[in-house]
Amino acid sequence: MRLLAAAAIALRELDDVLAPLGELFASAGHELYLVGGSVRDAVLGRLGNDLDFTTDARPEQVTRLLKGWADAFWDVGIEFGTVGVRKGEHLIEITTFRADTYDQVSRNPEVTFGDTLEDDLVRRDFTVNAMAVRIGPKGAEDFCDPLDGMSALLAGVIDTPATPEQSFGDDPLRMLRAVRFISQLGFELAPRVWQAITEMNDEIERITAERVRAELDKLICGEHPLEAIDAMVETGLAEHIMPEIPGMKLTIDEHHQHKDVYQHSLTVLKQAIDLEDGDPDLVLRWAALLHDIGKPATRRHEPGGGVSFHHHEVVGAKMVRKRMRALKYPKAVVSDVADLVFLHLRFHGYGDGAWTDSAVRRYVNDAGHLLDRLNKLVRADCTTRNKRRARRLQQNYDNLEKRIADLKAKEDLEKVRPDLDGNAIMELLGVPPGPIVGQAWRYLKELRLDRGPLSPEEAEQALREWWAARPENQG
Ligand SMILES: Nc1ccn([C@@H]2O[C@H](COP(=O)(O)OP(=O)(O)OP(=O)(O)O)[C@@H](O)[C@H]2O)c(=O)n1
Repeated sequence: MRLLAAAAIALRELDDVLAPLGELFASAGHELYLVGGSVRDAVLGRLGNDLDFTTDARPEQVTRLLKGWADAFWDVGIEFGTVGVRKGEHLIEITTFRADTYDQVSRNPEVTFGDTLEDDLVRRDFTVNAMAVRIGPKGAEDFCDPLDGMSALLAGVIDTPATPEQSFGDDPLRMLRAVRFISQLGFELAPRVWQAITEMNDEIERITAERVRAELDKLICGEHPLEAIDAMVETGLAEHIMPEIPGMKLTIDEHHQHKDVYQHSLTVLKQAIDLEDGDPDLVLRWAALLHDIGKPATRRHEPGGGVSFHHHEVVGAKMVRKRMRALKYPKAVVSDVADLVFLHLRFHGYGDGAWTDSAVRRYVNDAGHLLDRLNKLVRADCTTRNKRRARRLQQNYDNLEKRIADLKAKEDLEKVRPDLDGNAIMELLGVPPGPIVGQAWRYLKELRLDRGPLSPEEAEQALREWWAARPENQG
């Protein structure tokens, strides 16, 4: 039981917070248990600052016990039996034993409290999430595992306490949670869990977009998202959440490097993850997975036997917006992912390394704050197995990044603005505010992108020529 020993050590380190908490509850004659994901993560050596507890004390009693002890206190979950506090760096949630289903909880705030720890554990989603550690005045005191979650944890298997049908019937979101744990923990689904998802996957449609999205975020940002996405697709769950992903299976990859666009996209996701600098990058990961979702809808068979996907980046960006909005993603995330999908072919537009200053400026300008991610996405998008071609493409990416760095050293590439502002334009042309000023501004910005920074005299000269050449100003 090396894992259990690891958990014991992890929990010893928390004695400062566990022991006083255990003392508070014990002296009032109540039981207190660390429970759920906190125990699972302690055993796996990945426990963070969030600690979940369960107790026989009713929420009002918990509130009374914690009021003088905690640094901060919130009771937004109190109608569901949960009291939240902060103590030092720890965010602590204490929930009274529950005996109702999770689906009831999400639909109906009428709570049914349980009498024993076991009442509470059997209603949980998976056995690995249904272990508890009794907390007393000495801190962690006893390991409680009536559903043998430890065996499942050692075997790396996601299984349910009762039958999967019962667990998923209680809360269909758990089907997606199961797949999310593949990504976070690298575990496998027990065959009966897999089977139940294939049979019940349409029930996920009962779940609100917000809850689905929260799980998807954890899934895509986990350590094993490819395996999780594949499980989501193979069990049929993806069909009800993001049908565009299995939709990519229908379309052959035109480079014939992969079986289909779906396999190519998984490889791009993997390569994008390898290029991340630190924390998982949600936007980059979604963009990598979804960059080609416009392909099935734009596929055309060409006369010579080839296939084309004209404008798949435009169609794909639109599809991303629609799907991510439906999943209630924040506006900024939707537009960043959609913009990356829209821009992912920009690199190829310039051919083999023929990057003029103007092309570099336009690329940087169009990418805006997404530049770093766009560079990663275009690199990741190279999945050819032809070594010579891959090397040539890598050189092109290196070349582009060097060209950007060189030009940045010479001029401000970050926020390209026209060399004259709106006021200067109005003064020079003698026009009032109106659409003409906007047109002139855009003309000067194009010029700035083409030619780089201009002196005030050059900019004024260019603006005068533009003005004189307008049909209404001639003759
Ligand atoms: N639909 C759900 C949601 C949660 N739980 C239980 O509630 C605990 C806490 O839920 P949550 O915080 O959502 O998940 P964690 O497992 O803690 O994982 P994470 O903190 O990574 O989200 C879970 O461990 C599980 O025991 C459940 O049984 N059914």
